[in-house]
Amino acid sequence: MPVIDGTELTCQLGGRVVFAHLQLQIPRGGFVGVFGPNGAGKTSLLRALLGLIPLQGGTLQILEGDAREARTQIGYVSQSEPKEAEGRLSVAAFVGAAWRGERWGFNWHLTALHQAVRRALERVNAAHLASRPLQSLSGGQRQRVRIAQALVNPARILLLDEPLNNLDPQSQQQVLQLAKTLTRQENMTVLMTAHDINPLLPFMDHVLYLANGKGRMGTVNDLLTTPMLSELYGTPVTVSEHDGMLSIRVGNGFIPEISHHCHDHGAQP
Ligand SMILES: Nc1ncnc2c1ncn2[C@@H]1O[C@H](COP(=O)(O)OP(=O)(O)OP(=O)(O)O)[C@@H](O)[C@H]1O
Repeated sequence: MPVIDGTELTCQLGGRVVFAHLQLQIPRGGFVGVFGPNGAGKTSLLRALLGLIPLQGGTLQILEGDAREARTQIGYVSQSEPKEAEGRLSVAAFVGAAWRGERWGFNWHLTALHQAVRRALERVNAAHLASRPLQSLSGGQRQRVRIAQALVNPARILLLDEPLNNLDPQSQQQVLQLAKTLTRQENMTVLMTAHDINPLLPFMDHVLYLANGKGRMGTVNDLLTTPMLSELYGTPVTVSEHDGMLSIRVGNGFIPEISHHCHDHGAQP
């Protein structure tokens, strides 16, 4: 059974169809890269899975049940950076601020909170950062701490919206390796949006590609092909590979957000 099972999902925002008739069968423990040009609906899809924006059509089951009930088991790291005031918090306080533990008594509550924070930070290899102010961290450390915050409550699905933005290749690899470890060691399901496909190639199990109000899911080899993407975009698209790097050209131009980073990603895990 898919852990996210969407049929004919349709999303409209501001009177415009963002995507329609989307079939989404995401297997448990999979690492899914979510791609598409600017405005294709990647963020909207994650927010719709979380129930933050409504779907106008289709049926959605999450964790084999009602999506509304399952949402407490989804961790989410949004695209937006923490607010300035949050930057002054210690890493432990920032992670703990999202905790939804039971409040059965002050001492019990504090112990459970500390345990939840420590465990979440250990899972992202950031326990040693607990007392540091958030604003003192590097971009890569901050992304790992934001993932810890998304994991401080029991989560079986993790949605990461462009977590690689503004990270150097080494920090990108650390975030990708962390996501992969969560899928392999904890059977967590991870959806990660990104603009550059190349860094994800060694890590992801499936590709979900959104374009032109439609979406297709498959393996890298099945989906990232000239015929498949041409059909999805509704216009000629060329997928080519050079030195292990994929580039995608739509019509007469490269998709800048995919092609212009390619030279940055020589490092392999
Ligand atoms: N709250 C909103 N009201 C109206 N339109 C919206 C709203 N949020 C997003 N949109 C529109 O929905 C479309 C999809 O936006 P979305 O942010 O999901 O795309 P994206 O693929 O994540 O883009 P990017 O790669 O630029 O982050 C865009 O045309 C956007 O302008």
